Amino acid sequence: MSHNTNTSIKSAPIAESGPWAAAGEHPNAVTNRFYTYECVQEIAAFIQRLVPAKPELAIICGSGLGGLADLIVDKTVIPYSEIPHFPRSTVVGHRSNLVFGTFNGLNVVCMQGRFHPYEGYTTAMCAFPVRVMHMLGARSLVVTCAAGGLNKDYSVGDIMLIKDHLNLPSFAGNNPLIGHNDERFGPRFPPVGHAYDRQYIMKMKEIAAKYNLQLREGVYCGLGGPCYETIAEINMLRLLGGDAVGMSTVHEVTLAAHCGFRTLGIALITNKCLSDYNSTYEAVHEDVIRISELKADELQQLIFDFVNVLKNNDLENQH
Ligand SMILES: O=P(O)(O)O[C@@H]1C[C@H](O)[C@@H](CO)O1
Ligand code: HPA
Repeated sequence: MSHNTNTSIKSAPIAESGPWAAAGEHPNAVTNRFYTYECVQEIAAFIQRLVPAKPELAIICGSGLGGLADLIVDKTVIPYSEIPHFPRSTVVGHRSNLVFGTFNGLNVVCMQGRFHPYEGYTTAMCAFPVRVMHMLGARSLVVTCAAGGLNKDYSVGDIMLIKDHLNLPSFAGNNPLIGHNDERFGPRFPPVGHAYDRQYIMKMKEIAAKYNLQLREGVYCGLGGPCYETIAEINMLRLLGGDAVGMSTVHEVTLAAHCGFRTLGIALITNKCLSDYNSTYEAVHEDVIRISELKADELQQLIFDFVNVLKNNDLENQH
């Protein structure tokens, strides 16, 4: 048997066909081959034709928290359906708009509705708009979400600043960065230990103190959903150090850290996590939306005030 020793190993993205394809390719690798740097550029150029002003802050609205976008002034609302290559939000409590304008005097871009893996999107696809918003010019990100309270000291309606996360899908080999890495987005092996900006957390606490509001600070566990957690899973997440659990955020913040955003993560505790086999209580999405809408004004006020910190550049440079 003869071997061809003259073949060169190419570093290009994975082959379209051949043994790799036959063996099955990770869906995120396929997604990332589609959402190339050039594709993100195409989307950004499309948006810039409609909205020339550069956003400085990107905001992602969690379940029932999309009302924040309604407070943006001098708005341009672009439905996701009109943006090339954009997915759609299919979940109750998530609209499907990219909203531009000013919020407390700062140019912002706001995702009024996000994408979740349980809707059938890969984690890479759910998170890629983060790269679009970065390419448009935003360097700060505020990501909000609804979450179940794992920490037994937490109450429904508490606001938790996310200090760190457990990216459970990533443990199972489902990280949004799987596949070819384009260094123009960020490095192959990005550090994520400081994905949630400490200074942003401290500033947000100062802001909350002015309203006599005590914010929680904890670890968010991101799961794939759509099922809420079993009691055994909740017990496991507590043992792992989780304070809140949800079905989003971690893949977005992973891409945000990859491309160099400074991120503030805010989880609204919309329900307690079931931990008693004799209890009849179950988390339901209607309650999640109801509590989010109830607490939306408080959250919006905090983010509104946080914008002053960015406007006044009232921060030391961390990076
Ligand atoms: O988009 P977020 O993370 O705020 O939404 C949470 C997680 C699920 O999508 C849904 C469950 O009720 O709310
Ligand atoms: N579990 C997962 N996701 C959630 C929850 C929860 O209890 N509440 C809101 N989103």
